[in-house]
Parts: sequence; C-alpha cells; structure tokens
Amino acid sequence: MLIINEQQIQKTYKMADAIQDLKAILAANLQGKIDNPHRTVLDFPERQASALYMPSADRAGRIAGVKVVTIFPENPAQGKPTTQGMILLTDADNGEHAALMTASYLTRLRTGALSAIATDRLARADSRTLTVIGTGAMAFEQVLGVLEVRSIERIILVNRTPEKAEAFGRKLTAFGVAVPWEVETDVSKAVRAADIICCATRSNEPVFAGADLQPGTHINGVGSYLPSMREVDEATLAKADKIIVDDLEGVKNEAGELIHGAQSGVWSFGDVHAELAEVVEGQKPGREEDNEITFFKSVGAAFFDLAVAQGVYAKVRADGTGIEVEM
Ligand SMILES: NC(=O)C1=CN([C@@H]2O[C@H](COP(=O)(O)OP(=O)(O)OC[C@H]3O[C@@H](n4cnc5c(N)ncnc54)[C@H](OP(=O)(O)O)[C@@H]3O)[C@@H](O)[C@H]2O)C=CC1
Repeated sequence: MLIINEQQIQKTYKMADAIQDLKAILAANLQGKIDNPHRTVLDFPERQASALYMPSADRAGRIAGVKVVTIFPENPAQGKPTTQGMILLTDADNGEHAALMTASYLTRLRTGALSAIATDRLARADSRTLTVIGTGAMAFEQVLGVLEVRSIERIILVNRTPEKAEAFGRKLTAFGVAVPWEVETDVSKAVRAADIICCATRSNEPVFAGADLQPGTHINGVGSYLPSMREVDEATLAKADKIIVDDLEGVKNEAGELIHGAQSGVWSFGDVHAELAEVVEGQKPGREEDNEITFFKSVGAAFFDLAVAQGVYAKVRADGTGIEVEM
C-alpha cells in the first residue's frame, strides 16, 4: 500500500488536475457508473463537531474509496485546522488496499475545482471582480479555482474577523497570486461590486443580503452543510435565475439555505435547474443571458474525493514518490 502525505500531494497534484479528474467523474456518475451511498455522520456535541464517513466506488475504474473527514470548529484556536481527512483507496478487483492519503488539501482542492467548473459554465465570461466572503481554510482553493477559469482583476475579501482576511490576502500574494486584493468591512459594498461571489463560512445566518446582488452575478456557496446552517438568504433564492447543485440528494439533506427556503415556501427543490454534471455534459444549459443571477451550491460527495484520490494515486505511482508499506 502506498502512503501519500500532504506535502507530496500538494507538490504533485494541482487545481488543473483536479478540474480534469472531476469532469471525468461527473460524466461517469451521470452514466450510472458510480456508487455514491449517503455518508454516515457521527456527532460530538460537546465540541459541536462531527466525523463524516464517505464511501464511493467507480465501477468503470474498478476502484473504491472512503474518506473520513472530521470538522472540529474549535480547532483554529489551538492552531489546528477545522477540517481534517484521510482517504483509503481499495482495488475493486482483488480487495487490496492500494493507497492511504491525507485529504485536507484534497478536500479543499476538489471543492475549489467544483466551484471552478461551475464558475466556468455559469459566470459571465467578462467577470473581473471576485468577492470572497469567509476567509478560512476552504476559501483559498475557492479563489484558486476561480482564477483558473476567469481573468480576475480585483479580489475583495470580507470576513467576520477582518485581520484574518488581511492574513489571507498576504497568503495569496505569498503563493504567487498577482491579482490585487483588498479587505472590505462593508459586505453590501463588496456584494454590489462583485461579478462572482464565493462564500465559504460556517455561518448559521445569511452572510450577505440578496437585495445587494447585481444582475449577472454568479455565486458559489460551499459553506453550509447542515440544515441549521445558512450563508445565502431567501432573497437570493428568489432572485436567482438558475440554482445548480453538486449532488441533488446531498443538498436535499444538508444544504441549510435550500432546506430553509423550501420549508418557508420561497423556493422548492423542484426549482433546481440542474446538477453540475448535467450542465458540464451539455444536457442542461449553463448561463444563457448576461443579466442572469446564478447560484452554485455544493455540499460535497464521496465520489468527488474518489476522483482526486485516484488522480493523486496515478501520479504518485508514476513518479515513485509515495512510501510503499507491506500490509
Ligand atoms: N461544500 C463542500 O464540499 C465542503 C464544505 N465545507 C464547509 O466549508 C465551511 C468552511 O470550512 P473551513 O474554511 O475549513 O472553516 P474555517 O474554520 O477554516 O473557516 C470558517 C470561516 O467562516 C467564518 N465564520 C464562522 N462563523 C461565522 C459566522 N457566524 N458568520 C460569518 N462568518 C463566520 C470564519 O470567520 P472568522 O475568521 O471570523 O472565524 C471563517 O472565515 C465549513 O462549513 C465546512 O464544513 C468543508 C469541506 C467541503
């Protein structure tokens, strides 16, 4: 079995790789080649934390995987990340466990890559201003994903704790992102200026007002993954011309703002325009008009992790950098 650590993955596997591998698995899933049973969640209420067990199998690729991801919101205070994960890949021909790899970066990367794919199909081609609401760990790859598919000239950072937005901006620059960034404390101003908005928070309440959205804006919302959480308000749901989701079954169970909207009657799950795969495969249209408001909501699914883990495994095996362990 290959053991692959965070450093090796970050060196070997980039946003463009993840976009390519995710597009392939989105197509395979649409063709019914992917097993994607619902995740099992264990809660640790004393820490307001959870552990998610996420299995999936690619019948065509003859490989199965399970990601175990933990979400411990109090961790940043101890200098540890909120979200941590491992992925185990299993050969579906002989049951051998092929690889065990860390999944913190991979989780951020695949979520950023999905937003990139959605942005590519849904944001206006002339989008220049990206507003980021929530500058925690997930937000970094959200920015990298958008930069991969649009010629962004201005990044506006909004965060509950503005000092953390400043640190996030400096991290972007240190990483080599040349696009100028600024921290904005007036969220209305940041939303009104945006062509694209990325939300990646742990908020239970909407983090911006739909009333501020300008025609033609595209929103990626990756934060809320529990029915009690919400980043986007009812006005946004009502105003959005197209709502696209990563995985319909997943969002029905987990996407707080959509569940809330459906319960309060402003919106219904029947109003979902498409799953992302249907847009990518041309079965449903993406953006059709410049003035449309589009909203991509993702909660994540195990087969997205399987796609990137397979990609990493293939690359690391090819360059011989993983650690081989006899089982
Ligand atoms: N869609 C998907 O596939 C995935 C989604 N996620 C989800 O993404 C979210 C972000 O994760 P991650 O970046 O790792 O978390 P972090 O803890 O690193 O960052 C959380 C961010 O949310 C902000 N925030 C927290 N509470 C509030 C609030 N009440 N109002 C406004 N902002 C708030 C924080 O602000 P501050 O800096 O002030 O603390 C910070 O910017 C989580 O909900 C996570 O579960 C994670 C993995 C995959």
